[in-house]
Amino acid sequence: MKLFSAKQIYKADQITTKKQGIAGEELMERASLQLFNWMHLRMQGAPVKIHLFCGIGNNGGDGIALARHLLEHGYNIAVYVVNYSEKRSEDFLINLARLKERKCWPNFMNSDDELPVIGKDDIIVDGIFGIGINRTPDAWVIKLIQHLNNSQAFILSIDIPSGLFSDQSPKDFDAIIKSNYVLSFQAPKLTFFLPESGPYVEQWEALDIGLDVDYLSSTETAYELIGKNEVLTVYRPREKYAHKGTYGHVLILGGSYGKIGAVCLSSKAALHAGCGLVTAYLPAVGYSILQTSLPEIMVLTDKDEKIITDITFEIDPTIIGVGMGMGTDDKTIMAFGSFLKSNEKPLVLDADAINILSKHKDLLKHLPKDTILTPHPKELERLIGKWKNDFDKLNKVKKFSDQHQCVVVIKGANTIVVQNGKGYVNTTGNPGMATAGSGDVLTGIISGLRAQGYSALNAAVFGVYLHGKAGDIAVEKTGYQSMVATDLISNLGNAYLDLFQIPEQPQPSEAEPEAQQ
Ligand SMILES: NC(=O)C1=CN([C@@H]2O[C@H](COP(=O)(O)OP(=O)(O)OC[C@H]3O[C@@H](n4cnc5c(N)ncnc54)[C@H](O)[C@@H]3O)[C@@H](O)[C@H]2O)[C@@H](O)CC1
Ligand SMILES: [K+]
Repeated sequence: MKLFSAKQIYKADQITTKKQGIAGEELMERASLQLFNWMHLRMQGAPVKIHLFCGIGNNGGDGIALARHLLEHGYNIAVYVVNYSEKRSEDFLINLARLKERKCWPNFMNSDDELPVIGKDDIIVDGIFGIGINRTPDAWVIKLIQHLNNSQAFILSIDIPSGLFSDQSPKDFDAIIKSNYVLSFQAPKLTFFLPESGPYVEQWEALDIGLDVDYLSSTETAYELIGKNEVLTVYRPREKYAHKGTYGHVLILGGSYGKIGAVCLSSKAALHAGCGLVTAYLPAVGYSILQTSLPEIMVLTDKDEKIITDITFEIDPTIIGVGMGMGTDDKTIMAFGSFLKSNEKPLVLDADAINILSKHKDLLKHLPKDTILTPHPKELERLIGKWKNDFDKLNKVKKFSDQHQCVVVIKGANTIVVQNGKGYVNTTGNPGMATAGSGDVLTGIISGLRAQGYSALNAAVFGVYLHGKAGDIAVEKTGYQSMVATDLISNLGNAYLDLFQIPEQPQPSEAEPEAQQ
């Protein structure tokens, strides 16, 4: 699913009204009917108090139009106009007049000495700011936002939590509505999925308001949300006459005394991801451990007992995954450096391979094109330096990936894969996956996919998806706390099977008859 910028949404708005020959307020009517349908389907006329806080722009206009639908269906509402500016939008004014015609007069709020009482079982509709916010709100509006956040009432945000910017980081985190549910028009916003702003969106749903399909489908976006539909288009089916050579040979290179497990996890994950052969290359101490625990995997050892000191081998792997548990001993650094200088195979680099590159940036020029790097936040910081905020981080990663022609996997709650100036935001995974070895499994999966002929970008995007999906399936049995990295490997098969399970049926709210009038 494309993640449009605010500018693109405004453009879509414009094109839609023009092509469909409708006024802006008709689009607002569509949007507010969608909001109403959603609420009405769930509330079924329940007499819960609904407080609607509406700004003076189009987000507020949506709120005022929604208030009218709720009023007409007998809901118990209170409407507040958060009067933070004189510049009221035309469509807001049209809807305000319609509400007044129905004898509903909103409370106009101009300061924080009139904060309304809100019960914890009430519902708040947040229509204060939408994607048009362009500066930090005034102090009294921030106080109101804090008041709403502290009310314990359920907060439903229209389009975006008020105070969040769709394409940049907020400056004042006290000025953001902490939303329980966001009903976002047409598509969610990138900011919903980033570590700093994501916590303000507990759940979200996109409401189709019928924006021009041609524009939406032909417009390139800088970010894309990756779910099952997106990965199904890259999935490569198994061929009947295939043999193990068809699916490539992964070499997993890493490990040190006490960290042989990392290589075991990556190697096993590569195999379960479907590659034909896996060889592990590790210090001599790991030989028996690997041969005993993973009989399907071949083993090559360094002459050193405890660390990697020399990377030379006679085999011809399709792709090499390097760095897990490898350590950063001087001898290992030397070995990795000379390996990079002579290597021509595609690479997936993780952990200490990334740490070494961070300290020896001169080695970056030896990375083959399309190398995949899978840093966690600390490793990323060592590699690209500190960032000011999430958007700054994304821009820095894009620059790094362009400069070194590589794919960067920014690991996090919503892992983002970056290549060629575009970001792919993953939707699978859960907090149970923040556990030892989870990253080693991911590197193994991506290596296993790359060996099977997936492009670097597709291997990274699909690998991240499968890894998260395996976690989502595993957590059903283990719970968050007890999930361990091997549970991810055990559920990789289930993650593959899940790709072909029948998709969920559309929500009945789309066909809700009463509100279509
Ligand atoms: N195609 C779409 O996506 C549609 C968008 N609609 C709604 O329109 C919203 C965008 O509306 P607007 O562009 O009117 O903007 P907003 O309603 O988000 O903001 C209101 C206006 O206040 C001003 N402002 C911004 N920051 C401020 C601040 N900190 N203090 C005081 N004033 C400030 C700006 O002039 C801004 O236009 C969307 O979020 C959505 O809810 C809907 O009406 C339906 C159609
Ligand atoms: K809002």
